Amino acid sequence: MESSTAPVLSAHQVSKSFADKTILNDIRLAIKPAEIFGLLGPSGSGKTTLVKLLAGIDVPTTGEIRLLGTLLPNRSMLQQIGYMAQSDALYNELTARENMEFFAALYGLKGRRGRDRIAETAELVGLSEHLSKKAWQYSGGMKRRLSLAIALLHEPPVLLLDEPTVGIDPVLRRSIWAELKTLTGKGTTVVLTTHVMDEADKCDRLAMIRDGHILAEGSPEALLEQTGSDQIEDAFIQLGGGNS
Ligand SMILES: Nc1ncnc2c1ncn2[C@@H]1O[C@H](COP(=O)(O)OP(=O)(O)OP(=O)(O)O)[C@@H](O)[C@H]1O
Repeated sequence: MESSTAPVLSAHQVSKSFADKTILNDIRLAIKPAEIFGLLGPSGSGKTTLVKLLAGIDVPTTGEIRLLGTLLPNRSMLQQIGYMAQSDALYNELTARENMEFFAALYGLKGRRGRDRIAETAELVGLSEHLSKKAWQYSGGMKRRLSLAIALLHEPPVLLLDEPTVGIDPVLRRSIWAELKTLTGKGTTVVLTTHVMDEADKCDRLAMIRDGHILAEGSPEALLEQTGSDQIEDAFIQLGGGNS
């Protein structure tokens, strides 16, 4: 029988290069069921590239990514993933509701269930009153919220969120974090990227990334203890994440 602690998502000796430039090097990760796992690093450190590999949207140059034991990329695993890209993949000429309906149909959510999920996720991100607006009329923060709602539509067991709270006000940010905690409480696994240190604190575990390398990995508490720091930001700098 498979161990209950088998990783949901794993990276084994993963590297990624574009042309002759190495962007990620020897990435090893084992994301556990129902945890919030944060990829923390400065701009350009490789977080987006790594999330795309973990979502099976791009292919590693070397190494393996496995989702629930299955080698990625694999089309049949798409249903298992809710992916929120950093740049919002929305249809500007459609209303927010039409955007949601489009993705609901793509995920096979039909009829009553589709309508219910659209209502629930729109409520969660505070957009219920704005679903008739066209996406181009949305602010940057509203687009982020709409993209998050779309990623949650089909209740995937694994959520991959690239900077989910950028441009979102503090009150809504808090409610989104509360929802992520609720989802992990129900068994969803969440991987998110952030460069905001106070968000890193809220993750169950973190990988600190700099220049395509994982500098350190562990719970926020363990990383603080390891470095004798009070704050994640200090721990990050001590572990080699500061400006060189
Ligand atoms: N398709 C590509 N071709 C060439 N270089 C790329 C490509 N995609 C990303 N890169 C480079 O890889 C590096 C890491 O980019 P990535 O977007 O993964 O970083 P990031 O940590 O997500 O940064 P940010 O927080 O600013 O989005 C950057 O130097 C970027 O220019």
